Amino acid sequence: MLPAVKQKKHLGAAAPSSDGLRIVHHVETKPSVPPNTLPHNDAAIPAWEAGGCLPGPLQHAAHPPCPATFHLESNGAQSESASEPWTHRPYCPDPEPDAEHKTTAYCVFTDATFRRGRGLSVIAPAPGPDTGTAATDSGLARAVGQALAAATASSARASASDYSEENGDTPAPYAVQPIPGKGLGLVATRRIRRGSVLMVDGAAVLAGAAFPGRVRRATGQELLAAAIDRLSSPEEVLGLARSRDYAGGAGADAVGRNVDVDVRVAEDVVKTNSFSVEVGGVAVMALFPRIARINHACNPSALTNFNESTLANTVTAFRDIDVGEEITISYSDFGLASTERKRILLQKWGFQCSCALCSADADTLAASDARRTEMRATGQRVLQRVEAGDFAAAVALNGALVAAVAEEKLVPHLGDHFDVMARLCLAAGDAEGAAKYARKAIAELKGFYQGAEAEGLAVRDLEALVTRLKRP
Ligand SMILES: C[S@@+](CC[C@H](N)C(=O)[O-])C[C@H]1O[C@@H](n2cnc3c(N)ncnc32)[C@H](O)[C@@H]1O
Repeated sequence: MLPAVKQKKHLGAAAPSSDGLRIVHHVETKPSVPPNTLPHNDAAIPAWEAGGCLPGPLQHAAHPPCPATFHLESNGAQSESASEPWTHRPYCPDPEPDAEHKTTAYCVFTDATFRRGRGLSVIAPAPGPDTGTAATDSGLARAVGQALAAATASSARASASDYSEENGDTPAPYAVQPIPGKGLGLVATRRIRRGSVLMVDGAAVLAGAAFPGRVRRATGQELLAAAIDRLSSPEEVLGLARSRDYAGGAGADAVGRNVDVDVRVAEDVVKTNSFSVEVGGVAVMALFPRIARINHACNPSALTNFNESTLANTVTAFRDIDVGEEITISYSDFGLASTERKRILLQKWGFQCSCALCSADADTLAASDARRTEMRATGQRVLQRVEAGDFAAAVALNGALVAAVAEEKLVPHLGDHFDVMARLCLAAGDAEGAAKYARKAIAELKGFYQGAEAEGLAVRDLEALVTRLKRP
């Protein structure tokens, strides 16, 4: 199963979390794998149907030229439409008439201009009456198309494909390097300050999370290969980490028409490198080629925020990162104890975690586990006290929780915890405490998630609270 999309914006509501009790202001993404309906095996893969529209350099003379901009009408005809941003004819494999419960026809939609011309492909149900109204992702192509169109109309599109090196601004503060036991990874090449944005990466492939479960595996692989094939540099994606090697390379299993994309590789790189995000309320697997090089750590140094209006994912350092230090993010729920997170990482992402915390000596790991387990239990106890209306006790318990969060260095959550603390103090009649924690929450939240809508709203809310509390 695809892990739950972590893109919460619960403003003003406290909720239990893996590290206790907190309000979630930010939009956090994490790598995910498609459902197990796309298992790894060596089943024979049918050749592609001819008829898709390939990027220029890969086109055969016999193929029709790619129209500039058009979409599929509900009757299946193609027509020009300035409101649709797609630069290629949607690639729609033959429907699957005998696939009993798998009724949705999926297509690949591509905008080759996104990411400064490196392109974006979207796998979504074909528009039209036979697309299965039950499909949870039926509105995906439209939602992404609208985001692209809106971004075109504003300056957001430029930032969606922003990348400091490409803009000729300051060079990126990191380099991709081999990391022992983890393949490649990102290492800081200069000191990165807490709160600074170190990368903005636009999505290269977006696919409805439901899609692998609604098509046969061979069709799913074909769609993924076509999605990657239509990017201007398929190698940028095909060169990402895989779970295994494929002897013989593209040869025997390459899709038809002499296209050098091995469908098994396409499937594997998407499985190994995708994030769970939401676009227009649809759960989506998203591949960001540069962010895909960032390894997991159970006590990471950075986090990601996905912006569905720009289809870009931003990586922010949440503590100072020294030159030579690896830049890491968390693929799993933040704050889990070691046994649980190891199980999740192995089950869902297929690797044994060798991050600094998991490789620490037994005493350090045991102390961390004890703190994390206690934090969770304390969070539950705080909620019970709140439900009982005993806010003074809730404040005392939550104070212990905040101290443990700081000690465990779960820094990105501190702002949320201070926010909860301010509200609990207020409920307990402690205006001074409420103002103190509201100010602490503002300072933390301003340090992270810069520009994130949810953070801005939370800060405004807290600032209003501080102003209100100052009045006599
Ligand atoms: C999204 S990729 C990260 C970049 C990858 N290392 C590369 O070479 O491109 C995920 C893969 O990196 C490796 N990896 C990431 N974090 C790891 C960790 N903490 N311990 C061990 N391997 C890790 C695993 O092989 C995993 O499947």
